[in-house]
Amino acid sequence: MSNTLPRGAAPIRVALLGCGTVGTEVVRLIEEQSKDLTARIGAPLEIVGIAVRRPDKHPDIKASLLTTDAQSLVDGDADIVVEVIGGIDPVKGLLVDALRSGKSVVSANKALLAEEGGLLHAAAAESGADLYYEAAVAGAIPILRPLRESMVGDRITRVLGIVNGTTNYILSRMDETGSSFSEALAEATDLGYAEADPTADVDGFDAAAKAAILAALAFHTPVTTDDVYREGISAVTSGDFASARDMGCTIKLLSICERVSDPDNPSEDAVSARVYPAMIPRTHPLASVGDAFNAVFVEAEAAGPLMFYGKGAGGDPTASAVLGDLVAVARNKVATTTGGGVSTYAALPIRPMGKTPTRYHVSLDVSDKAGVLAAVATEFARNDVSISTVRQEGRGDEATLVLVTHTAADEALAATVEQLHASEYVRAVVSVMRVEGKDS
Ligand SMILES: NC(=O)c1ccc[n+]([C@@H]2O[C@H](COP(=O)([O-])OP(=O)(O)OC[C@H]3O[C@@H](n4cnc5c(N)ncnc54)[C@H](O)[C@@H]3O)[C@@H](O)[C@H]2O)c1
Ligand SMILES: N[C@@H](CCO)C(=O)O
Ligand code: NA
Repeated sequence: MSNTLPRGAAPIRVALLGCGTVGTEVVRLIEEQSKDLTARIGAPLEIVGIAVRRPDKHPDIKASLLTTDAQSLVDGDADIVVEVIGGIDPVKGLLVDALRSGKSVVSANKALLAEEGGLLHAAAAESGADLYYEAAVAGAIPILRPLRESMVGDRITRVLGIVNGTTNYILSRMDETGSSFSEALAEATDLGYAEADPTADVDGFDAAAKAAILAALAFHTPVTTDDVYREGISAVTSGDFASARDMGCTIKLLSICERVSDPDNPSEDAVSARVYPAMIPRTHPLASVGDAFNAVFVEAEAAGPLMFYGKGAGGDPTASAVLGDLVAVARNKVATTTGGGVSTYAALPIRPMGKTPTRYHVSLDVSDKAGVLAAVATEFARNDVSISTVRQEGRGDEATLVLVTHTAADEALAATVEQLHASEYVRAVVSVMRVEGKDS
């Protein structure tokens, strides 16, 4: 095999928008691996400009490359725009302009892709540009291109992910040490996992944006963040973990994307996309994903189950995914082709959370007297929810009832819990948590 470098190949001109945690590492990798990247692409990469907010904060970068005017780079003569600023505005306008002018785009921006992926893909298709964003979901883990390319011949039925490192760290610590949510959050903040305002992570917004991107690619359907049902982890207690342990489970914040039946037309498919903390059996491959790691479990009809695991955040790991996309797009430029867009031809309806089948684990403090079990069971039956297991632990006049249901529509389970709150037999609803996994 020849290892001759291309002679005289025109450089691929790269404009970088943003140079923070991820951007700094992108610049470093492009510089340090320049020779190898040239050989892999068939042409050298040349950074022609870097848009930053404060040029004085980047003393290591050649001053002539720095600008505070990102629009000037988008309007200039770059071949590829790499965006690592984040957020919706002004990035949305910048990337639409870049794509419409035929520049290919590589982005790490999950918030933007989850909200405006349709607009950006349409702009890319119009001008024949590439749009790749592997870093936007699960950082370094290759998951978007596997869904978009490697698995595009298969029929994906389910994508189940731990795609937020901060919350996985918090839940893992609560499980391992018995600490409370706020103690574990403080630890995550000290270690630099959680940001000063941890809302996007803790309340599940970040995981919901990633779920929207995963569902859109897996099911060839437009899915935006608003289509994703979302609950965060701030209400998870050490009592919930104790209940989970008793069931042989742990608790993870799951991003669940499923091909389900359409409640209005059961012979047709629909998409369910949802994010919430759930009990998951310790035997499940996702249960052992600890620390701030991410993992995505994919089920497809022909392939069967597949597991993707690795670092979902951090400058280096995220830059690795950005570079992977950059090389792919640059190769396409050299070959004067594109990698192909994404199809949303299936346009499946989104199944609302209330109609989505789930299972609940419910733990209740009750008075230990005759008739309690029957009264509680009646509340479940009233909503047509079938009970799978029930366990009672007596404590003098008081007792704890632990019930696990069979699968039922989420709205029926939620209504049951509401009625239990109001029941004269129930002293307190101690813990309510969805249980992931097939009905037993
Ligand atoms: N940090 C991670 O671990 C990680 C992981 C996966 C994805 N991402 C995504 O990567 C992107 C970048 O994240 P980050 O952690 O590097 O953020 P960051 O805040 O460290 O960097 C963003 C940079 O963009 C600059 N910026 C803001 N507005 C600008 C503008 N108008 N023009 C020029 N520069 C501007 C900021 O000054 C900052 O330096 C985000 O979309 C984020 O969601 C980050
Ligand atoms: N805040 C995100 C960063 C990666 O997208 C996380 O904790 O996973
Ligand atoms: Na990724």
